[in-house]
Amino acid sequence: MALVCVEDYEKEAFRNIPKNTLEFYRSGAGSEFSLALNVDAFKRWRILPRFLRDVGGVNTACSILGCKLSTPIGVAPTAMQRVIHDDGEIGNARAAGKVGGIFILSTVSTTSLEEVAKAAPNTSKWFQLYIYKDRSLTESLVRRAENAGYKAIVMTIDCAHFGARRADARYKFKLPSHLGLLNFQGDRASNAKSMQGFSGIQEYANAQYDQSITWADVDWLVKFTKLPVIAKGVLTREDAFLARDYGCKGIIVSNHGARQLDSVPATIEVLPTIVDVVGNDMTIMFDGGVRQGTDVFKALALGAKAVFMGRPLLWGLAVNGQKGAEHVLELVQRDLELTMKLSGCVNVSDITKDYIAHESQFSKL
Ligand SMILES: Cc1cc2nc3c(=O)[nH]c(=O)nc-3n(C[C@H](O)[C@H](O)[C@H](O)COP(=O)(O)O)c2cc1C
Ligand SMILES: CCCCCCC(=O)C(=O)O
Repeated sequence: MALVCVEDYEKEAFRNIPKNTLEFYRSGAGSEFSLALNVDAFKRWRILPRFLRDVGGVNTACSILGCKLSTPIGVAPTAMQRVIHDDGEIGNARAAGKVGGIFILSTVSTTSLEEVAKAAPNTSKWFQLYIYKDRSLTESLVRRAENAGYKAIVMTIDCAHFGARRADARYKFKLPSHLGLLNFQGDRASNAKSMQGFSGIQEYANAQYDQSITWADVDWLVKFTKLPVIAKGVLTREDAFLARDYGCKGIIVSNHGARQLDSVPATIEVLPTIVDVVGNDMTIMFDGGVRQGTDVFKALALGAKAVFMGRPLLWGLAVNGQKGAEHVLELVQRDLELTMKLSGCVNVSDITKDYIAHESQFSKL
């Protein structure tokens, strides 16, 4: 049977990936309330189409923080992609390049940032940064990303401490011994590069990530790097203001794929209020629960300038390596283009809040 949407890829991947690995990649925090909500909340927003417009030349080209792109759809950073398929981070980076979207490489990648840069030179690449207790290690990651041609540093602000993931507690997923966290090389980084000394993901993160980080560290990073800094994990207006005031050029409204604190809102629920207060001051981007072109359209209509997907690319990799990842991105891209045609929007800048209504509006009629 042909795979025609992300849901098909998800079902196929769930059949292919061994249970304990699948549980690490699939799961969210706690009872997984917010995990389901991220997807479900999109259904509460309705698209208001306009007709009799010339939609023959739909075009999704856009420019985000200096990157010229063919699509606002990009790949969110996810850890250890070669566990899913040997094509791993290189496969996903090339897939993003194929559709002309951004690829964000995780700090905890199973391919080094230099190798990814070399293998996908035509992809617009950003580097996601976790702040390690070893600050010189953190500094060297930033300098290496600059030197390798990454165009922004995405500082994840929601992961100083790891969420309570029941799947991790049950299955104690560990990186297989034939793979490594390849951004960490040399003796000084020996603790960070392998999970072998740790009982699982949680223990690794607690031992390595700096749990004392504050906005002062954003201030440090903004001054330390010549690249634009993006804060990933903003869920409130207050933190959006702080990100702006501390010099971030953009934010990603994200709840880390609902893997940190269960019971947080779906990201699409908080997007409008954040855009409302800082949308004119910085570039607002979005991730969480995006599974189809209509979801991308809704996030753009609510003010996001770029929209990232995490798990769908892992399911694409699991099913057919780089080709699967490419197909997942193409399916969502084609669905976005179709949604634009059917709703009367020719360019992404045409997609505004005039094209969207929350279901609560209809109950008032
Ligand atoms: C398996 C997995 C690993 C992740 N690893 C990282 C990571 O290394 N760094 C990070 O900032 N976010 C990480 N995230 C969060 C994603 O960047 C993104 O916020 C989330 O996956 C978006 O939700 P979606 O999976 O519903 O698209 C991870 C998410 C998953 C599912
Ligand atoms: C190598 C251990 C840490 C992986 C962290 C990845 C991550 O952010 C996640 O949500 O999982």
